[in-house]
Amino acid sequence: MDIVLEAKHIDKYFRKPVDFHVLKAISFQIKKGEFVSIMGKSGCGKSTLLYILSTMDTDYEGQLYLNGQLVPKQNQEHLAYLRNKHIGFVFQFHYLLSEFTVLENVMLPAKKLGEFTLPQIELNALEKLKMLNIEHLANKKASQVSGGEKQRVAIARALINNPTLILGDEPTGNLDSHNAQNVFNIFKTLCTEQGLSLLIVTHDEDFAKKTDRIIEMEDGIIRS
Ligand SMILES: Nc1ncnc2c1ncn2[C@@H]1O[C@H](COP(=O)(O)OP(=O)(O)OP(=O)(O)O)[C@@H](O)[C@H]1O
Repeated sequence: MDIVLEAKHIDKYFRKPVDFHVLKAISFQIKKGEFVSIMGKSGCGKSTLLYILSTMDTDYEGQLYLNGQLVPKQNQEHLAYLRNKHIGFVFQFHYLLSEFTVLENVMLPAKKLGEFTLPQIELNALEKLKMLNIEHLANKKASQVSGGEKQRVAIARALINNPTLILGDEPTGNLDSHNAQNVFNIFKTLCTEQGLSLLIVTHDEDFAKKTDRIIEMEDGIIRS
């Protein structure tokens, strides 16, 4: 059984304005090909946890393993490499560069990784756009495509380095029900057909119910 992500006894404190124990002994595993959602009331610590899992925040106690390897808490350069290589991110807001074309936006994380030539990256980006049925948008500026299309571009960008894990923070939060369903279907296909693992923070109960498993958080702990 391949474990893609493992959190072991993660504790996190905010020290200001007062000491606050925001995450308490968080432990869980995400297997290869699993589609998991995280739910919980506003303020229970979901975004704080996601920030740690994304390797952006290293100020925590406990251990994080990505594909069996301990994620170091120092060496920002190595962390940036790990993040870019193994994790794709999809947020509520797409964070596309509006003056860049769709294709250029999708290519960016691969350019940053620096492991392939530009023609290889372009071919790969076009494949991802095709997979998401937005190949026809490749040369449009990001500012010229619709909200639902922008989110699909953001997913293509998250997939460009062939990550093993997708982390999402309310990825359907800004979408109407049709586009939200569309994004869910894409995620589901990525799991079942490509063996990707997904961990998605959501307030959308309908979305969560359709995932393989729900991690419920309450006041910094995992309830189930
Ligand atoms: N930098 C910070 N310093 C101090 N407290 C913080 C900081 N960031 C978040 N908090 C507090 O930590 C708690 C958890 O915040 P977090 O953003 O993780 O919640 P959340 O579950 O993602 O909420 P939401 O669903 O509203 O996004 C909240 O009480 C918040 O006010």
